[in-house]
Amino acid sequence: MADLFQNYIDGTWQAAATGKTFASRNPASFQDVVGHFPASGPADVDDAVAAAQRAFDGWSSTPAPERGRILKRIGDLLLARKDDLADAMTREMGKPLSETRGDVQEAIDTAYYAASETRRLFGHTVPSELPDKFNMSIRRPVGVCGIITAWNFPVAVPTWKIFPAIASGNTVVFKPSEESPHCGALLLQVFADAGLPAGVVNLVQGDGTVGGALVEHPSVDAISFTGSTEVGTKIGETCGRLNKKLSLEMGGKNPMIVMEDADLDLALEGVLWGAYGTTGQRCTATSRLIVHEDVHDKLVSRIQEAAEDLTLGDGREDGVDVGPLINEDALKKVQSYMEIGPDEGATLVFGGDTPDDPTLDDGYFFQPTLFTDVTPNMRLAQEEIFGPVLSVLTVSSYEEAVEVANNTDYGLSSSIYTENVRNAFRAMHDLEAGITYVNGPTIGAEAHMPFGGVKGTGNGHRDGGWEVFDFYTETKTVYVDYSGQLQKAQMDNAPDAE
Ligand SMILES: NC(=O)c1ccc[n+]([C@@H]2O[C@H](COP(=O)([O-])OP(=O)(O)OC[C@H]3O[C@@H](n4cnc5c(N)ncnc54)[C@H](O)[C@@H]3O)[C@@H](O)[C@H]2O)c1
Ligand SMILES: O=C[C@H](O)CS(=O)(=O)O
Repeated sequence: MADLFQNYIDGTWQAAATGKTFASRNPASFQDVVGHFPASGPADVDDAVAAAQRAFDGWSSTPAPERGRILKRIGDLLLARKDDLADAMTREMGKPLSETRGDVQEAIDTAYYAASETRRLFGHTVPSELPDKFNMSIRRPVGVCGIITAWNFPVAVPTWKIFPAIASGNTVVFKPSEESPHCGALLLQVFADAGLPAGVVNLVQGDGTVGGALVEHPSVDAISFTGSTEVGTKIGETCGRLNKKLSLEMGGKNPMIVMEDADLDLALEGVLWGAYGTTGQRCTATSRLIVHEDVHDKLVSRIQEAAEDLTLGDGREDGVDVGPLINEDALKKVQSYMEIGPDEGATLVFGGDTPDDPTLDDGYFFQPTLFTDVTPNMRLAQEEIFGPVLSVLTVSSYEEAVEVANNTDYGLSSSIYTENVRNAFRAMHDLEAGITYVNGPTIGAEAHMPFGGVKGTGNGHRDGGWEVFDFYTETKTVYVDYSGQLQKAQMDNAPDAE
């Protein structure tokens, strides 16, 4: 019998009030059951929110540097458990160990960064217009924060939210994806072992209905969501109705431009990692290759040669480059585009099917795939496939490349490969995205840099970096009037004109 896991509420592990559980399976071998997890319901969300509320006064009044010392301990424990966490992550969601170790490292870096920021939660002092009056601003925590995340970076992405939230003095209810509950449980075990006080971070496992209950809960003051644009849009409507603070990090359809003067060796490496890394299951994955006509055939040929050498398999085995898709639904979605593409007039150059290796039959594997003759308004070029499928579009100028790149509802990551410094600087301004790489693939950001998207990817907030603290704090303006008399601000206090 696979291990039975529980929710973590008010410092204790406990079963769901429903008494029901769901299984998490290894996508590389779906016979392998990782464990059974609580199928929570609204009552569990109520308990978790109440625990977070009880913990809020004590935690928010804990001196920020002390909160930072606990975050430092969390970072140290994540470092100590890095290999075990990475192995568990690969088993639960499939990406190779080299990537899952990177995922944990992002969490470690985020812990240390958030810890350092607890000594920099600056306000401002401002000269008053009136005599004997002191003006300043201070930063206060928001309150109880609901954190809802996707499965593809099941350690890194939750920490991008939880760590700045608790560094700022908030308390948290965390709902991981039902595709990666074990990673969520292992994270909470680290927090508990690092001495995080009870109720500061609470874990409630379950599906979208549990996420929905968290969003709707009247005592949850802010929601930070990472996931699909479809779900994020629904959450946005609810939070708009409830006037609830909300941060959204959603889908992507990320373009990589390769100009005629690009370093093609560099561009080839960028395409292979950007398009087929994490089996194309990253919000920042390269899904559109916009290549100048002068280098199109040469680059496509080199990609085909290199991609066909990529090794598919269980990410815990040495030498595996590409793991499985997360589940059967994801596999069916990717397979559907193998008909959609040709039906629209695109040409399948390589891939397009599950591997013909019988040792992979138990997993949701799919070959790295590439289509050419893709035009900007095809579904292949517009819709997030979230798999190892690259659509190649041909252009004849920088201007056309930017126009094609921006022709999307999303705006997360982007990149341009060029040796022309003028085009490089123009692209930083012209590409409609939250991130632009020059001579690098469309990937994410470093822990201390703002991460997020524009248009249908985000709603104006950022995870990561210094900006994320603007989401997890509220600015309060404070006046101290020591004049001993009524001074009427907002009146015409200007001295009489000379
Ligand atoms: N922009 C980013 O930083 C980023 C990072 C990772 C993944 N993603 C996106 O996430 C998607 C893949 O992840 P996924 O399949 O887990 O996404 P998803 O939207 O299906 O699920 C994300 C989370 O939302 C929960 N959820 C589902 N329905 C809900 C509802 N009605 N109310 C509240 N919560 C609900 C899920 O249980 C899960 O925890 C892709 O679109 C990818 O681009 C974006
Ligand atoms: O999908 C999540 C993000 O894309 C992670 S990263 O920014 O690509 O590392």
